[in-house]
Amino acid sequence: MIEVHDVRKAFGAVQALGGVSFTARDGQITALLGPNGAGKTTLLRTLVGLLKRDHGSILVGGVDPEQDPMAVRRNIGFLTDQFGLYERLTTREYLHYFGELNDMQAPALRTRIGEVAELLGMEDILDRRAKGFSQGQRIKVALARTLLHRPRHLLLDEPSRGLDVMSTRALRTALHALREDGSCVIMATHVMQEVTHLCDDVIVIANGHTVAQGSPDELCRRTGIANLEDAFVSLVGTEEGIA
Ligand SMILES: Nc1ncnc2c1ncn2[C@@H]1O[C@H](COP(=O)(O)OP(=O)(O)OP(=O)(O)O)[C@@H](O)[C@H]1O
Repeated sequence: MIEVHDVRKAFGAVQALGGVSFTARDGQITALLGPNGAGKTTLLRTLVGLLKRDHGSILVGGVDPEQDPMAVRRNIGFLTDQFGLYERLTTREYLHYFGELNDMQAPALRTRIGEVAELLGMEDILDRRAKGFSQGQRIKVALARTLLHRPRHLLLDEPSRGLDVMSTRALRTALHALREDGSCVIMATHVMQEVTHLCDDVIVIANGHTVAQGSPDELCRRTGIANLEDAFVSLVGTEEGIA
């Protein structure tokens, strides 16, 4: 579970987060919805402990990332918009390297690499070097790295961007499996269809503030609007950032 209370973060004069509060539960996929510049990436980076908050509290599985960053990192997988692949390594070598960094032992690591490759439908690129990989192939490798150490908490920053239909379906299947396993998944996205089909809960943020939290149905009911995209526009008061 991830519990966030009144988190604020400024970059100089820019108040990126002005008061964000929510709870993301285990066994659920929680969407993080907000217009461009709303503070989604800043929030995710703060949850992992890559950014220091100015105010408020954060607990990831009961642990404050600022108090015990290593404990939180062992328990969290973060897919950022910077994939950080090593062009000269094959996917298998790359995953092996990150598995070892996470203290995974060789036999278990080999098996796990096979599992994530199957889960994400990426067996064809396991023994290719990353140089020349397409956007979709890059995101799959980054996602495989994120899932490798079976983190209890997963933070995904727009995971489906650049993925083709088959890869999007593979991602959806992977996320369903993680939910079944009891993982706590937070996914920032602009794709309303993805939210409707995949997410149990939605956090809406605008201008660095939480403006609503609830299931897609609850948000529609609360706004009196049948369609989630229109309900979102009504909640944030702008049409910016919708795909
Ligand atoms: N390192 C930084 N220095 C200065 N301002 C920053 C920095 N990082 C983020 N910001 C600002 O904080 C605000 C929130 O940005 P953030 O990237 O968190 O938004 P977002 O919701 O992820 O947007 P998008 O949907 O466009 O990716 C923006 O005004 C952004 O310009």
